[in-house]
Amino acid sequence: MSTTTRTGEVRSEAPTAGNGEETPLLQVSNLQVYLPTGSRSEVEATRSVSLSVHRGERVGIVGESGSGKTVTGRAAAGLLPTSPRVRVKGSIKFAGREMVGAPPKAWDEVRAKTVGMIFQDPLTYLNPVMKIGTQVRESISPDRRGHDRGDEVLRCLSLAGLEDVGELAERFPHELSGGMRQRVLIAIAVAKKPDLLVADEPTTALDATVQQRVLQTLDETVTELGTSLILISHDIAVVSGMTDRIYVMYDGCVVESGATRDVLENPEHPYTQALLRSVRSLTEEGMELYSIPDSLRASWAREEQAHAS
Ligand SMILES: Nc1ncnc2c1ncn2[C@@H]1O[C@H](COP(=O)(O)OP(=O)(O)OP(=O)(O)O)[C@@H](O)[C@H]1O
Repeated sequence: MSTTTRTGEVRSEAPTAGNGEETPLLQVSNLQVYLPTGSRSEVEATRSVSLSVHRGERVGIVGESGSGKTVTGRAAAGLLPTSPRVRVKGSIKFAGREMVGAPPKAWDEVRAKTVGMIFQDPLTYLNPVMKIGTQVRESISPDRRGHDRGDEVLRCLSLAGLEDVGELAERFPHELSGGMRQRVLIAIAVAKKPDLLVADEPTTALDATVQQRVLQTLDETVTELGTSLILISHDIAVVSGMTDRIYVMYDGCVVESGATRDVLENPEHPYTQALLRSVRSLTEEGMELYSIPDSLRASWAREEQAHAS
């Protein structure tokens, strides 16, 4: 699979400690994740993913359903399924520290302090029998625990764009709307003041108006905290306005990456070009994003083969 990179990527290729350049906060190299699909079978969910995120940087991952976006985000957040049959190859480094093959305690530390994740479906991740305030409180960064944690809970809820936070903290997830629940997930994720936030389709389940507002809140929250962001979406429009750089995934691989604007204004890989063409035509028709037709896939495969031989 050919990969297109350009100037926006240069920062991510070179930096290593000691050469005068900043070490990326997250550096993923040649990541391969194999997930069990039956008693003897497995799927290669990502085949070769390399990406980097610097401190304070916002990075988007786009691609069609099944291209490996979620698995990449979960691997980076240390949240892959825990089965011993899950196999991970390649490298995932946080601030230069190798996590592939690291003991579970090392991942516990990263999950507790360094990385927070926001998921598509808040009801799956919120505890239905625990008050909102308690769930935010449990996530507060250990170094803030000496402070008034009640105040900190309310501050996090406000930061996530919620109102009447004192009363809200006493409520349970089922008493809130979808948009409010998604904001609660943002509050929980930022309560530990992570260096990196991974937001996986954070607004896909919401209607368009609420989606806009929640994205704006995410944008403001990340800016205020100086947190790095990986924003995963099948929707290029969502990613385009919020990220500095973008990675386009197809079939478990990154096929193109670079500064978001460059990639979207001047896509070089045929898959990115098709993705953008479809977005444009469907947007004109007022429709949602699509899946790439099989005929196009076959023609790319032929192009790839011709290119390789
Ligand atoms: N828990 C799992 N067990 C087995 N296979 C999985 C699991 N999660 C994902 N996969 C497979 O891994 C591949 C990548 O899936 P992934 O969810 O990362 O794609 P995606 O690009 O995020 O898609 P979507 O936009 O639909 O979420 C797919 O083939 C998928 O079927």
